[in-house]
Amino acid sequence: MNPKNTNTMADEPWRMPSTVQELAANVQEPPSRYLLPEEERLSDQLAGAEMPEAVPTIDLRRLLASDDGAGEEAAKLRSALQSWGFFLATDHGIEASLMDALIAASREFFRKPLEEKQAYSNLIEGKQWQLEGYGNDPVKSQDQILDWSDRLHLRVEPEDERNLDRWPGHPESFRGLLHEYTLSCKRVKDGILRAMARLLELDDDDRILDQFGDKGSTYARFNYYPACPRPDLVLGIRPHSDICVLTLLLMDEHVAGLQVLRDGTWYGVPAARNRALLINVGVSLEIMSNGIFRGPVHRVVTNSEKERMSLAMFYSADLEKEIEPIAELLGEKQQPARYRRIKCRDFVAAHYEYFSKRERVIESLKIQG
Ligand SMILES: O=C(O)CCC(=O)C(=O)O
Ligand SMILES: [Fe+2]
Repeated sequence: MNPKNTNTMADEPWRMPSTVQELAANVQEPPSRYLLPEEERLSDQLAGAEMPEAVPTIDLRRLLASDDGAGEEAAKLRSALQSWGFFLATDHGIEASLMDALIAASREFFRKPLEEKQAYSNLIEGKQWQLEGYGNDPVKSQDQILDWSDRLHLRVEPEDERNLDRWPGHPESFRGLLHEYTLSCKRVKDGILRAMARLLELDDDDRILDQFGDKGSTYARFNYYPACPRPDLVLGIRPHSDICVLTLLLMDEHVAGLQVLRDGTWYGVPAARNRALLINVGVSLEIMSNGIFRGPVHRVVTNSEKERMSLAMFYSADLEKEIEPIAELLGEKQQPARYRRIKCRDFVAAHYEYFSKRERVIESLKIQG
């Protein structure tokens, strides 16, 4: 049945599932709302295949240097983007101690009692869903299959538009660490997007960065996946592509779970040691690059023994800006536009509609022919 298209929840408790962390502490089996359809459950499929090669690894210091090494690293970057759409960035210049401290502080937040975390809830007055805060995805229909994860989702840039009332005040170190991490990640993101502009042979290294407009947004999302008694029946996050331009993902150092789809096969991405960052193309960049770079489809599986945490930094264009293929990449001699133009705000809204139906918004923007 199609629910009313309003977000009033008082008479519709199915819109407000409890946190997965609470469930995990209280149930022997995941409730039916979390169970995947039979055809997606086959355990061998959920297990994920071993990648046929190591995750492509790019030394960022070399990539951004102005000597011969940079050319070699750029060739590796091109091949990584064409084959997988993601790579591991090492030597990125962010202190491992900062990453460790931020992950430890966010773990401490997730361990706090529920009432304390609910003070940062993503439901306004316990009712209306918003992107920022602690909680889950919006539940848009009663038969929507839910994911086995909770999250804390915060807008970190532009700095003057932070909603600090959603930022945990405890542990006390949290806000300062997230601020520091945001500044460090910005440098990494800028460097990578400039290297990508060079790969596309754009006139100006800043051409991709220019596409963000005046008020590009950065969201930090702390994903928390409690151990699940039946990892063969649920997903931590369902298949999706990130909606943003670029994602910098700090994975759990010890617990794997991320899988990437390529040519119809799901491949498991091993946990990354040494605080390497997994860099992933988002579908906004797929549009901007006119399909030269592709946003990979990925998902997260759970396991029965260990909780898992990850921290994603999503870099998105200004909501008022239109996303479209960069003009320089189009032309009669080159390629016709493969994607329709869309306002970023509409793109994000459409993403959540499609995501709840387990579909990809980018498909609706492709120009046929
Ligand atoms: O937890 C992970 O490894 C991936 C998370 C993810 O795909 C996301 O937050 O969009
Ligand atoms: Fe993702």
